[in-house]
Amino acid sequence: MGKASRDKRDIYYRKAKEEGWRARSAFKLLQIDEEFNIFEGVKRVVDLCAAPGSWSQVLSRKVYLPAKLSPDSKESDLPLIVAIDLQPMAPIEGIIQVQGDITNARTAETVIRHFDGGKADLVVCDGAPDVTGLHDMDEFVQSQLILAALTIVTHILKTGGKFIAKIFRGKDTSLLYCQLKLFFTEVTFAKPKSSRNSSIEAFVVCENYSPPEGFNQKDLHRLLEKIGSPSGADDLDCSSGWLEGPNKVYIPFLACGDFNGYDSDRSYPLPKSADGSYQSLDPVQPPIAPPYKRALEMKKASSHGLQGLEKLSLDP
Ligand SMILES: C[S@@+](CC[C@H](N)C(=O)[O-])C[C@H]1O[C@@H](n2cnc3c(N)ncnc32)[C@H](O)[C@@H]1O
Repeated sequence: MGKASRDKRDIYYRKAKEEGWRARSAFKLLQIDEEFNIFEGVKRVVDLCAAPGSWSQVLSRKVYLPAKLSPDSKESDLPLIVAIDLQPMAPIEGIIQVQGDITNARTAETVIRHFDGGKADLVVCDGAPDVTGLHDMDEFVQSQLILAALTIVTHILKTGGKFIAKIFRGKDTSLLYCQLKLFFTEVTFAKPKSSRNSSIEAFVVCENYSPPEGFNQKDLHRLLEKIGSPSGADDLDCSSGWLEGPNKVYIPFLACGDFNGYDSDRSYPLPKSADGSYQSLDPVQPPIAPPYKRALEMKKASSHGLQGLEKLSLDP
């Protein structure tokens, strides 16, 4: 049986047609909401990798329209929802569209400008690269999309906010968990029942945004610029001195899971003493300042592997 006929037998494909969703993906976001209540109190949202727009439709119907139709709605209080994709998409009520590449620093800036210094309550990202079939390569490109999404998150998500992203399950899933755990107190992997069992996709639901102390989000943004820069890989060298403070630990960890700078030499950031000067370190047993302690815990969890990572499946 060909792919097209298999899709047509699919219950969610038919339901999407009946209910006017542009893609069956709408049900994935709806089912994540049923489980995690992600829209409660939400007024400002970013939808990354949004085309053809079924998640934006969900946001329009669940967030924008209820506010607009409420008897005491005011124009100035209407939700702000910004959707970005490489592809153009047909208009959706209440959705501001930006066409661009989320791994490009310029796109991130455009999104940030729409928020005019304000913060988002929720960022969702259903991005997927063109799959090559080479699993490691697909997982890597997907992780670059998540890094780009996380860059936007660190600039515009409010403390306590939520981030939902599509992932490809693979050998680096536990590392991704640890990277996201640096920024969110709750990180859960979910597989909505509308996501085909045969697909390696899953979704990560990150709740309660609370970036580590001393983290400077501008360096993640600079990393995006470096990824896109003509000089290429040299610029990605996170030990080349462009990082300062706690970011000497966090950025290499986020860029490539690298923690070498942390415990093998003195290139990790030094904790400050009470008077603001740097403490001298015992080279064998360096003192651990609280933010690095948190990073070290993440590292340990990563190397031990995570048991029950997939336990919160939304499958029946
Ligand atoms: C699975 S589709 C998203 C479906 C969408 N959530 C919906 O419900 O209609 C994945 C999208 O990711 C977009 N995409 C992939 N890489 C991107 C990038 N670097 N920047 C922006 N969009 C990207 C693709 O253009 C594609 O439209």
